[in-house]
Amino acid sequence: MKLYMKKSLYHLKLYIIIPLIFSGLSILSFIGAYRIAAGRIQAGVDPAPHLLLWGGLFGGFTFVCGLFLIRAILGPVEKFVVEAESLGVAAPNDSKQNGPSGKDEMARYTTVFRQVSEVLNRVEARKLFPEIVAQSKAMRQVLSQIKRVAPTDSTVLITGESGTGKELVADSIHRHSQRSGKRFVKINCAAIPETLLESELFGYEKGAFTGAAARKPGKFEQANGGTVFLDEIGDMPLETQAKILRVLEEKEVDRLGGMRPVPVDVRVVAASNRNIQEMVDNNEFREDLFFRLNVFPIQLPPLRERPEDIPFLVEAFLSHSDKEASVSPQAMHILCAHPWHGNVRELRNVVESAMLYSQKTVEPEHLPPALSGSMAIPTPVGVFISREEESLDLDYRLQELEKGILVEALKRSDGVQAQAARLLGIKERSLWHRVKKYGIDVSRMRRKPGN
Ligand SMILES: Nc1ncnc2c1ncn2[C@@H]1O[C@H](COP(=O)(O)OP(=O)(O)OP(=O)(O)O)[C@@H](O)[C@H]1O
Repeated sequence: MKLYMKKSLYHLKLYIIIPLIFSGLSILSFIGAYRIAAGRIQAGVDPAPHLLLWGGLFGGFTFVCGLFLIRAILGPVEKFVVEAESLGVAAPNDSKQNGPSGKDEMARYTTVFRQVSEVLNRVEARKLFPEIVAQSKAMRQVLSQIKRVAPTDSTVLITGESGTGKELVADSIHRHSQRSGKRFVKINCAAIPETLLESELFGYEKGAFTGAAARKPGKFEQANGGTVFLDEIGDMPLETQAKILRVLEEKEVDRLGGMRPVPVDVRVVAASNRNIQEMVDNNEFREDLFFRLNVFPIQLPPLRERPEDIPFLVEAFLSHSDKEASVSPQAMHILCAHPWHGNVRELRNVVESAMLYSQKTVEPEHLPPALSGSMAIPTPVGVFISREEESLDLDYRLQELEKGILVEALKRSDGVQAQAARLLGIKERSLWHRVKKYGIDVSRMRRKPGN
């Protein structure tokens, strides 16, 4: 709030103004009471009845002022909360059923604001990183790490199983950095024979070895001003590791057969699906290079630890297709229950190949037999549980079970959440939270007309 006085501008916060108004009112009532009492005593009259009357009037006036202020402040807040609830951005308010409770009011506002800020967070993430599906908390944490580290020049070490999106993250770090105008040069240390790796990385002079007919700049020189992505760094020979350390420390490369070092300005992002710390302990990876790379570590969780991402990844892969495609709830169920040891890459391949087999809607029979083999067997409640019991992680299994029961109830209720909540014997609000947690697309639970 701004207060204009003469030509100078004063900024006063609301939480200063309100106490000021009320202290002003109490000073006014004190002065009023004093004057009435003094006047009455002077006139030789008992001041008590007048004081009571004026006290009541002042009390009433203060109450009306307070009411007005609170309404002015809380009115828009209440409107916002109701709108957020009715739009489904926040959980529906069930205090209507339980009777209004002032005690719950603040808790309700706090919850709604938290949920809305979560949604805004997701919207911002989708806007900033449209190529990365990150519905789960773990992946959203990864996005905030990217946001934090990208503008700096820090070395980043990305670890995670194969197919979890390490290259995608490395590319995103480059695109959100000040080096984005320059090149992002990738080298897969595992795919290049040991004998060629150094010449690929550092380049060579003409005649450096048989076949070196002309001078060739290496990946570091090619990426000058940009980013070098060292993929599968865990597969780099120890000798080459020492040279990489030198590049990082001295910011120069030695071409093979070269007489003097060439200065380079690159940021290094490395990735590995191996446990580098363990490799250091086994003397398979240089400790000094590990510390130099691990300045900012990013760990990508395997897909089986974030199944809530699966429906959103599937949607993203469907949207890449030219034809209008969808996945039936049963097929989605199977996709969500699979352990995905090949992670996102395997899921993408499965969805893409299923789309080729299906006309429009991907059904269980369009999924590859390997997937159908590990597929789900119905439990008494019709829940699917994978037969490949490699992961016996209790929390994961229980979550899968819970998700299956929720989907079953939603399907039986034709997607009507109030009815599904009744079936499950839980509150609608509680169902809403779980539906959000598991990223269940309720619209897919509705029976299509004619079915
Ligand atoms: N969160 C995600 N959102 C959208 N697509 C993803 C996501 N994670 C991975 N992918 C896709 O999965 C595929 C594999 O990802 P990527 O190549 O980055 O994995 P990787 O961890 O580098 O694999 P590898 O260790 O085998 O090199 C790519 O097509 C990538 O676009």
